[in-house]
Amino acid sequence: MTNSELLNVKHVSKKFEHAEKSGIRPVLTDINLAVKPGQFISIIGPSGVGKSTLLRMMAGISRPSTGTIDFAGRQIVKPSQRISMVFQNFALFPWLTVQKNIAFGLENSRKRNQGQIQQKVRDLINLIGLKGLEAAYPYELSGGMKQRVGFARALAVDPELLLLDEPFSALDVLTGEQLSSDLMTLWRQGDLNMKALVMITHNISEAVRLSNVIYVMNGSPGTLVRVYRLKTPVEQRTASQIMRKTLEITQYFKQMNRR
Ligand SMILES: Nc1ncnc2c1ncn2[C@@H]1O[C@H](COP(=O)(O)OP(=O)(O)OP(=O)(O)O)[C@@H](O)[C@H]1O
Repeated sequence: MTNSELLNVKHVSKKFEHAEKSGIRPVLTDINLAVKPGQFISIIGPSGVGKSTLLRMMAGISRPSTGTIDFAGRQIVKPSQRISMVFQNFALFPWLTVQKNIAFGLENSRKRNQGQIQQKVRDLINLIGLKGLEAAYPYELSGGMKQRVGFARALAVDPELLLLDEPFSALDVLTGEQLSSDLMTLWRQGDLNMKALVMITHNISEAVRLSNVIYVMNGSPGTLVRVYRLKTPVEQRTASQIMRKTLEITQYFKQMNRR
């Protein structure tokens, strides 16, 4: 590992105990990848290949069976406020207002008093585009607004690494593109403390539009089978570059599935 790496996944494998068939099932084998500050990494691959399992281990929610995951030079052994996650289905608390959903992760904070928590929530509400919806409950919001709350809640703890589990897939295309481009703008402007992002997605063109590096997973147990490094900076990518690269990766997927 070099000092410049924020997250380092080293020879990670994961096995689950199979309750019904009473046996051990390997889900991931020998995964190696590194995330540097400033990078947006996407992980793509067929359903069931172990993408969410890998992301959960990065979040410290689950532990590798073998291998290690280091964050800022220290092994991840439990969840930490330095790493937070946005979920596909928003994972909001239906009984809490927008304001309280966002404040949730801060309530036990030793670093902030109540006044500072309220200020942080107000800042995020303005930044993420939720003004006027502070007192609304999740059932009153559109999918796009619910996911804005999901992002605001994840960002409230000022994470250094943001993990995204198919964050735009439950939204219509236009809403998803608007939200992802707002997120990229905030990140590029330096409005967030965040140093890097890791996203899993089924949407190849979304991965091409947003990422610096795309890892492709395949197989059972899942392994990393290919890495695409996208040289052109995200903000300079043209629609035709995005289309060409999306087609190239789509072709690779078709060949991979024919084998
Ligand atoms: N806690 C668990 N216990 C047992 N098996 C599990 C557990 N979590 C995941 N699995 C199994 O691991 C495999 C990989 O699941 P995972 O959700 O990581 O795949 P995925 O690539 O994210 O799929 P999708 O794209 O459909 O979300 C699946 O077969 C799943 O059933």
